[in-house]
Amino acid sequence: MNNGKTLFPITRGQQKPIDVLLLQLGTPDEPTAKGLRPYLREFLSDPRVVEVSPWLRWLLVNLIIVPFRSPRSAEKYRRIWDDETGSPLLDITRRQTAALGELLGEHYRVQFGMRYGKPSIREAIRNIAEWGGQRIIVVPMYPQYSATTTASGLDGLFDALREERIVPAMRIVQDYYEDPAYIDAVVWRIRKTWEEAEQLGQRPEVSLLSFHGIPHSYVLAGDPYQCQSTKTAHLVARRLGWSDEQWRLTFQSRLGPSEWLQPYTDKTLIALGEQGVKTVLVAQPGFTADCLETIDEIGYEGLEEFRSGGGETLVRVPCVNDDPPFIEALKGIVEREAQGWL
Ligand SMILES: C=CC1=C(C)c2cc3[nH]c(cc4nc(cc5[nH]c(cc1n2)c(C)c5CCC(=O)O)C(CCC(=O)O)=C4C)c(C)c3C=C
Ligand SMILES: [Fe+2]
Ligand SMILES: [Fe+2]
Repeated sequence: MNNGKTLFPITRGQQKPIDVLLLQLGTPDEPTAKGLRPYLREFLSDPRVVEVSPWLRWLLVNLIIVPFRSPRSAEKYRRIWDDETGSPLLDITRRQTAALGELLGEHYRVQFGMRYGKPSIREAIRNIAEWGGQRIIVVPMYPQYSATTTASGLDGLFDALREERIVPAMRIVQDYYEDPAYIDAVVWRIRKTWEEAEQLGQRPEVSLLSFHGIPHSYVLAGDPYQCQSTKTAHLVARRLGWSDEQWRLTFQSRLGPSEWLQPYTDKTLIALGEQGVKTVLVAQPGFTADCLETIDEIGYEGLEEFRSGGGETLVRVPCVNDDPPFIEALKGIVEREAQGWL
């Protein structure tokens, strides 16, 4: 518990700007096994992420995943790491935060906190408390709700708030998978990438809308993520005028031996190559920022998989990142939550 050294100026009528807190997943400090170990340990020790008994999770994480996955993941992170800006997820989250702050203006103060790694949600909450913030709008950077991401981020937030004497008023955005402005932002980026590809003489024959997977059992237990991803995908495809034959909904990033949401992105890419498709487009509307799972898993590994089946060109659509339409969408979401507060 904070010892009360921080004084909170509770002066009604003279309130501080509203704090907007973006919750993002987080990324390792450095692309080395040493950087990956604490990150993976924190991530995969989260009971929302690996839903098994605590002792089995401890064994899996400490005896299998951390020792064997850390060096392999580090190698992948090295491929996407920028010498100056580091991890793309961190760099893009910083840019989104700055752009949203600028667009929202003087009545708001925007920052972000990472569920795993740095800067943590706890640092953000401490910062708000020291500043005397009294009202927070929490925006998980996950358009589709999943217990593995949204609820886990909120666990991190509530844990951080336990340390504070004064818990500010709070409004929490739960999801925005069918928000028209978010769909607009995804469609805008796909159209732009499609046009750029056509200028290079590449015409996608099939498009994939690929979402991060979760274990199938989590959906059976009530996680709405699959339903929400399906709805997002259909809204995007309809806006782009794609017929059923022109696109597929797939799920990527499977980890471990259990069944995850299907169809799998990697298997679909191989199969499309085998069916004679030469150019495929892949967009990932479940990710709001480019990261390992987009730049490397699709742009690099996905291309190899597609080629192994006989395909040639994979057009990867960047995530919405700090595209103006996405920052506008976030502004709309925040202002809706702020009703009555300003
Ligand atoms: C059981 C394991 C995992 C579940 C469930 C899971 C769900 C999930 N994850 C994201 C978004 C991201 N995941 C990222 C990386 C990543 N994910 C897992 C495992 C699970 N994710 C691991 C072990 C890792 C680390 C990298 C690796 O070793 O493969 C990232 C990228 C982070 C980065 O630094 O770039 C994102 C973003 C979602 C949206 C989701 C469920 C809906
Ligand atoms: Fe993940
Ligand atoms: Fe991955």
